[in-house]
Amino acid sequence: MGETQLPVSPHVLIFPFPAQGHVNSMLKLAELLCLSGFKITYLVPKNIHQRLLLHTNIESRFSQYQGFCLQSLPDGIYEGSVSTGDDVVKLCDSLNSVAVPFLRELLTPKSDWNNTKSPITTIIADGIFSVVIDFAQEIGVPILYFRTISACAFWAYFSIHELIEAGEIPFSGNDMDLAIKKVKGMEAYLRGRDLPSFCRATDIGNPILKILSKETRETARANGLIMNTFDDLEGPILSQIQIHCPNIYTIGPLHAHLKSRLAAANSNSAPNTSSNSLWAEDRNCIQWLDQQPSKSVLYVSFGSHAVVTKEQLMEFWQGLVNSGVKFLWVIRPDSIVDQNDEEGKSKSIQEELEAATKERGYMVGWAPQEQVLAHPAVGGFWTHSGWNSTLESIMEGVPMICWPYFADQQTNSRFVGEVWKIGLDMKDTCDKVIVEKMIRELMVIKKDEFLKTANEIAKLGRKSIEQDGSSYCNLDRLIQDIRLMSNPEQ
Ligand SMILES: O=c1ccn([C@@H]2O[C@H](COP(=O)(O)OP(=O)(O)O[C@H]3O[C@H](CO)[C@@H](O)[C@H](O)[C@H]3O)[C@@H](O)[C@H]2O)c(=O)[nH]1
Ligand SMILES: C[C@H]1CC[C@@H]2C(C(=O)O)=CO[C@@H](O)[C@@H]21
Repeated sequence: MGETQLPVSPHVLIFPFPAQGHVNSMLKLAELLCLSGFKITYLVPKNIHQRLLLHTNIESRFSQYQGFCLQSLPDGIYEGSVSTGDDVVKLCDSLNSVAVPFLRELLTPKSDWNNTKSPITTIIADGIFSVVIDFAQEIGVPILYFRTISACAFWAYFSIHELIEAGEIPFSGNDMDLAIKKVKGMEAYLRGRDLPSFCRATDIGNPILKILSKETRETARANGLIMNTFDDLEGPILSQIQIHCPNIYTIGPLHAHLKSRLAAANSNSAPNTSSNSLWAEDRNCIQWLDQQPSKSVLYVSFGSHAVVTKEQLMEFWQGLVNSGVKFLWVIRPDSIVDQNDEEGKSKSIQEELEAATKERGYMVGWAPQEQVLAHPAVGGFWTHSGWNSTLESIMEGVPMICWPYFADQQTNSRFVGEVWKIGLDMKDTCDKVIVEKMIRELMVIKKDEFLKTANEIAKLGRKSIEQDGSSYCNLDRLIQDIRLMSNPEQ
C-alpha cells in the first residue's frame, strides 16, 4: 500500500528592494499570505530590520502568525540616502553582490537555517532583482516578481528599448512637451516630460537607465508578476503588459485589501494599525486635524526619497501660505539638501517655518499617512506621486496636486492629471506663484469637480477588493498558485 504524503505547507521568501515604498507594500502582501497560513521569511538589510523594530508594531502584529521570520541580510549593503540615480545604482550593486551568495548559503540543504525551517517553496522578489531569477532557476524554486510601481510606469520602463530604437530618447531637443509615440497605448497623452525621470539621461549608456530598462524586460522570465493596482484603474495598459508577461496578479490597492481581509478574518472588528513606517510617526497631527473643518486641509508629503533645497522649500512655503488654505506638511528630517555642511542653519530654517506656520498649518517629520488621508478634514494631497501615496489617496477619494520627484513618479502624475482626472500635474516648474494657483484650483475653484471624479474612482477601487472583485479574485488565484507550487505533484 502506497504512503499518502501530507501536503507541503507553503514557505515563501519575500525579498523587497530596501526602501520605504517597497518594504511597505511587500510587507502588506506578506501579511495577506500569513492570513492564508503560509510561512513567510521576509528578507531585509540590517538597518531596515532595526528601523522596522523601532518604529512599527511588527513583532506583536506578526506574532499571531506562526512561521513569520524577519531575516537580516549580512553587512555590505549601501545604507546612504537614495535620492539620485547614482544612489540607486550603488544600492543595486551592493544588493546584487551580497544577496545571492547569502541566499545560496542560507538555502543550501545542509545549512542550520534550512534544518530548522521548512524548505522555501516560492520566492517573491522585487521586480528589479533579476539576479534572484537566475538563482531561483538554479535551485529549482518557482519565482514570482512583485513590481511595486504602477502598471503605467512599468510599461513606460518596458518600452525604453523601443524608445531608443525609434530615437525618441535621448531627447534630441529641449522640447519636453513633444509627444512620445513608442509607448503603445499612451500615444494620446504621453510627452517627454512624462516618461520616468531616468529617461531624461542624455546618454543611453547611463547606468540607471540601463539597469531599469534591462531589469524591467527580464520580468518576462519570472513565473508571474504581482502588481499593486486594480484592473478598473489600469486595464488597457495591463493588456499591453500581458502580451509579454501573461501571468499577472493585480491584487491592489494592497493597503486597503489587507485592511478588508483582516476585518473579515477578525469578524469585522477594526484591525490594529498595519503601519510599516521606517520613521517615527507623529500622531499629534490627528488631533490638529480633528479641529479643522471638513475637506479644508491640504496634506503635503513627498515620500521617503525626495529632497528639496532651501530655496525650493521657501517657494513651496510661500505658495502654501499665500493660497490661504490650511495645510499639514511632512518635512522628513533628512529631506533638506544643503543641510550637511550647515546643519544648524537648515534646522533653524525648518524651525522658523514651523513658527511662522502655526496660524495656517501644522508640520511633522513623518505622519501616519493612511490615517491622515482617511481623515474627514483632508480635502487634497500635494504629493510626489509615489505609487503607494497615489493609491492611498485614490482609495480615500482625495484629489491630488502632483510634484513628481523621480523614477516612476513622472508617469504617475500624468495619469492623475490627464487620464484619471483626479488632480493637477505640477511637474517641472513650480515657483510660489504656480504653487498658490494650483492649490486654489484644487481646493477652492474646482473643488467639487475634483472630489466627484475622485469619489467615482475610489468606488471602483473599493469594488475591486470586495468578494468577487478583480483584485480579490486575483489574490485568491495567487494563493492557490503558491499552494500548487509547494505541491507540484498534486
Ligand atoms: O509622512 C509619511 C509619508 C509617507 N508615509 C508612507 O510611506 C509610503 C511612501 O510610499 P510612496 O508614496 O510609494 O513613496 P516613496 O517612499 O517615495 O516610494 C518609492 O517606492 C514607490 C514604490 O515603488 C515608488 O512609486 C516611488 O516612486 C519611490 O520613490 C506610503 O505608504 C505612505 O503612506 C507615511 O506613512 N508617512
Ligand atoms: C529608487 C528607485 C529606482 C527604481 C525603483 C522603482 C522601480 O521599481 O522602478 C521605483 O521607485 C523606487 O523606489 C526605486
